[in-house]
Amino acid sequence: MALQVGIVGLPNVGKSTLFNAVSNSAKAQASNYRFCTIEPNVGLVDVPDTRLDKLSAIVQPQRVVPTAIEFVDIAGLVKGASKGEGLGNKFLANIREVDAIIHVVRCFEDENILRDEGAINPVGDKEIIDTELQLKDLDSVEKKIARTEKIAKNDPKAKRVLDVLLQCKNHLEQGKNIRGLKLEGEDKEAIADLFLLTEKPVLYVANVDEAAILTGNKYSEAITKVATEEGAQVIVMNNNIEAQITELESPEDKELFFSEYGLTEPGLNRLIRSAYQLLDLITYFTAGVQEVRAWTIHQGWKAPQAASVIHTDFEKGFIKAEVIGYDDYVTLGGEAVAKEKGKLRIEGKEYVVNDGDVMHFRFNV
Ligand SMILES: Nc1ncnc2c1ncn2[C@@H]1O[C@H](COP(=O)(O)OP(=O)(O)OP(=O)(O)O)[C@@H](O)[C@H]1O
Ligand SMILES: [Mg+2]
Repeated sequence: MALQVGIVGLPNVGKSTLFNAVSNSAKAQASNYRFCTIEPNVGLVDVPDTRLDKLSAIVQPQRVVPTAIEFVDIAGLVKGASKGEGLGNKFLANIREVDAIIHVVRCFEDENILRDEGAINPVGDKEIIDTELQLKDLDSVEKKIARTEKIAKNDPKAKRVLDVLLQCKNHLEQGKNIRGLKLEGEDKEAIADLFLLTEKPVLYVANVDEAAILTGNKYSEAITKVATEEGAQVIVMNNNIEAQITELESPEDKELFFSEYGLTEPGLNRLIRSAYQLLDLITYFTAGVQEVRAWTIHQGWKAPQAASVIHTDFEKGFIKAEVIGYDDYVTLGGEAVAKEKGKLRIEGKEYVVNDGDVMHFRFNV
């Protein structure tokens, strides 16, 4: 299953517009009234990767298949959502299911577009959302504390879990997000079953108006300052224009359109690549005359696990992998020369796949 990124934010900040911009299949309703979105829209999004073009130019395959991640357009959150306000709990449940969060903040001024919270204030908006997610997490953490306290008296393992939970509670009560704790190993395990909302990795989209596409504006600067302090990335873009670019059919028209705004590529490409990094994902390739294809795996996966995304049989019957590094493949102009120059390696079960590896799996079933 593809990894999921959820788009969250206050009502009317441009979430559905962003979803329409990234999604080449499904179309979400985007309009100027709050709670326009109720059911989440889900769309599969190709991950742009210029390496695929380079490999295809060498191999000349019948088809080229990029890798994809899933975007989910979630309804607008409002103050009090954690207590069921607005469309409340349902949305929080939608967020619980995603692997990472794209948080859209409004950085465009347009008095025609309704706004509940008065003057444009992306930092304040971020705080509203953060608070709701933190309250919900606090709820989950406190429930687990209640369940754990008793057992922790005679069970050192449960005691350790309890300690982590208390640390989380304390952190949340200070208005901080769990991701800031950077829990690892057993500590991370201790809360894994809670799928805490503020633990999920996040990146911000500063949705600016036309004039600020290249330069940003005072709003995007303000949110960038706050996000950077938290170690999060901010992508400055105009969701409306991105959605218009997506509407265009031909690549030439697209290029003409975004270059008119002084952009060298759609903001979406930056966004999708960042989301991919946020999820700690890497790509490996398979390259044959029938198909050149990109595959998504997690950083650190070994060869058999990497093979499993193609087919589970590949993992079960894994014998070995033939691997050519991307740079070798491209500089030497393909498999044949790479082999001749000794750049094709035979790797076993313990091989940790590198980003860009061109792989061929040997297996039996
Ligand atoms: N950068 C922008 N500049 C000007 N208008 C914009 C921009 N981005 C989005 N809009 C407009 O803002 C309105 C709200 O957008 P959208 O429906 O995407 O919001 P939403 O966050 O999905 O709202 P909801 O929470 O109600 O689902 C739309 O009319 C859209 O065209
Ligand atoms: Mg919407």
